[in-house]
Amino acid sequence: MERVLRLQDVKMRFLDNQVLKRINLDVYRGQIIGYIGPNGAGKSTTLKIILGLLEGYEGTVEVFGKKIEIGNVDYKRKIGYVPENAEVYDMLTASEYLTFVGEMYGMDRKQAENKALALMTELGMESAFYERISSYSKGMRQRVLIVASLLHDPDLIFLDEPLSGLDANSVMIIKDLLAELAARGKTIFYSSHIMDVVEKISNRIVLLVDGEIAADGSFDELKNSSEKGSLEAIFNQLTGFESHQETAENMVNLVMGEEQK
Ligand SMILES: Nc1ncnc2c1ncn2[C@@H]1O[C@H](COP(=O)(O)OP(=O)(O)OP(=O)(O)O)[C@@H](O)[C@H]1O
Repeated sequence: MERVLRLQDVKMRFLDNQVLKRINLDVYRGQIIGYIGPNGAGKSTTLKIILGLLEGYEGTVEVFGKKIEIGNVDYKRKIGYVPENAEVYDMLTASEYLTFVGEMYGMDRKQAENKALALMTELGMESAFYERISSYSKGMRQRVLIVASLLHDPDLIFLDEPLSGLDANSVMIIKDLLAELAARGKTIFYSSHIMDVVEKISNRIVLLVDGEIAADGSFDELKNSSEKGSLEAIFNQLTGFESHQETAENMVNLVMGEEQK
């Protein structure tokens, strides 16, 4: 199996906050990694390090067999990224924005525009293509980001909460799209809090808790080792959180001005 990504002893600290403690991870071609963990566990930080957007970490990161520390940025041409919070250029139309992104990846202008229009049309966005992104709904913006990440035919795709704001029909398309991309040899690194989707689409799940990998395996492997039925329940167990009902009840009591238990 071809290894496309390797993290060795990766650590990251912001002042006195040790966010990543020691991450070791090998990712192989065609895998769909569901990268999950509680809020603040360090998922986005890991992604940003691999993407070369964060400096000051320890350890080594290898993408497509080459260390990224040695200033080699060529690997970025083969990477796609859907960020969690994107600065989309609001004043541009989708056509202008996507053509610009395509050109940044070295595509020809006309080719980028045609491909962007074809992809947007598949997502039902043909009529909005020449309208400004500032007029878009959240789900429409999200579709632009997904198209932007795929335009240059990347081999390794990072998605941070990609289904955010998408309606049920679009969610189904994106789920099938990721499976199809992986079946054709692309590697997907998928970070999300929507456990039932992660459970369905990932063939490998990596759980990050307090900056360390707490579990790594297929859903079936995780299920066998924890005896819980769903990824949501496994997540709650492995992150040491089983008091959701009590917390919810306490909150309702607080809202309604009643005594705590
Ligand atoms: N630029 C930064 N400066 C200082 N601290 C940061 C910075 N970026 C992230 N952190 C801290 O690092 C920790 C991990 O953040 P990160 O965004 O990686 O978590 P996450 O797992 O992606 O969380 P979420 O599920 O909420 O998106 C948090 O405590 C956060 O406050």
